[in-house]
Amino acid sequence: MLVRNARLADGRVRDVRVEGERIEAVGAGLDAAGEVIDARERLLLPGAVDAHVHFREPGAPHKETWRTGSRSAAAGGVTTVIDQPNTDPPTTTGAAFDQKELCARHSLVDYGVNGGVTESWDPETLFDRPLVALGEVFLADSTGEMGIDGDLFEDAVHRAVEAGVPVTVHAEDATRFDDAARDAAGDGVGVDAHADAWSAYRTAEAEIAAVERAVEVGVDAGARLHVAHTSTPEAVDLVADAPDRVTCEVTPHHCLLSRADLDGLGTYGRMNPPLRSEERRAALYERVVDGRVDLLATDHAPHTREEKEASLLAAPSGVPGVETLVPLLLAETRDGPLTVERVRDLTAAAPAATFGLERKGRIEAGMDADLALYDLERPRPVDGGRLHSKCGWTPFEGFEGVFPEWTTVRGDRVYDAAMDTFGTAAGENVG
Ligand SMILES: NC(=O)N[C@@H](CC(=O)O)C(=O)O
Ligand SMILES: [Zn+2]
Ligand SMILES: [Zn+2]
Repeated sequence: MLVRNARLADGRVRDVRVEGERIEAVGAGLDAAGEVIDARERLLLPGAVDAHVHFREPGAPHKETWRTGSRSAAAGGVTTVIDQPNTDPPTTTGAAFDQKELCARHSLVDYGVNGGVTESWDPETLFDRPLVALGEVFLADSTGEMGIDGDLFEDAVHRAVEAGVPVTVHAEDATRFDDAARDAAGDGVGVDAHADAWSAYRTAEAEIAAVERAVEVGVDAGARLHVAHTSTPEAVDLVADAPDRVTCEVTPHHCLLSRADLDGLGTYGRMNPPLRSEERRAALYERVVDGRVDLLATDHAPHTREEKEASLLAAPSGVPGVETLVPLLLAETRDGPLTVERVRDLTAAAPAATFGLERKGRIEAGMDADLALYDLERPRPVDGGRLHSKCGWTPFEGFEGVFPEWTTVRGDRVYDAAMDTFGTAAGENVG
């Protein structure tokens, strides 16, 4: 296959020749080999690597399955996902890992599976499996109630270092939550809930203190430590000031939404860590733009509308996002401060490098032919009803998005926007 006249993120127009599953050559005026696709100078990006998704199988297929989650990924230009361990059973033993891998074989995109830590985990059998990372390791309870104490965290970090595996940490310190603020939530349901109470409850200080401590533990142990979903500029700065082997990710929702949006979102805007003040949101986004943030990841955490239609305290935490990651950020390049090259690096090259996925994240000879084509001149409003996650809603309803025309995984067309159709190829484990 030859993709002719593709505009790369740096502005050059080039041909990309694919041989089997790999990119074989990138150049000008390349000879065709088989099928020719004219990109008409539209933007060709490397398939995105979303290092933080919750695809819910095994345990909660009513929220999402590997099939629906991976379709949502493909339709958003994401060609590799890394799944987190708070499923049922939690991915804390070799046997649980194997069970998740069987589910993941229904994925349309490539995938990695992480291992988790609880009091009853089994490091022996777990580290025997091809984990991409240990994590997310929960320092406070979130969906799945896998919060652990500081001693177990230190032990887990040391074991991960011995096994040569990075650690991804969900860093919040529950002793610094403001329980009285949570209890002031009142009894509104769904969009009518007083969701700002969630942000007042899970304080910025709780994240900052936990990140500070986790970085200390990671640095002392010589670990490759990755901080999940940092939501405060202070936490990003702690990571940026640490050695290079400490990295962090930021979600699109913490860049584009703040406490000011919670009036409209209600429980649909409840997630951990929570949305922050408009001031902190702006300072966080600034750090995404200037490079202090290592990578973007979505924390795609689907829950059904029925589950979200509850009081603030009863509704589950989490928002979907895998399909809107690249589209929202590309729309931001049209009139915002981000460049297309920065979006490419934050969504593809950086996560691939951080998690050691050597054939992912770049359009270069020898890399996997994971590609997505975009027309920057044709943004459209995000519509929850047209997205492909099983949950059927989005916190970004009405935001502008630049969605892909098509997506390939290792040379196979997995999504075609013209007909809104998906391929049948099978994703592979990248671990
Ligand atoms: N972010 C969330 O609010 N929820 C996540 C878990 C997590 O990442 O903490 C989920 O699995 O639902
Ligand atoms: Zn988390
Ligand atoms: Zn998560």
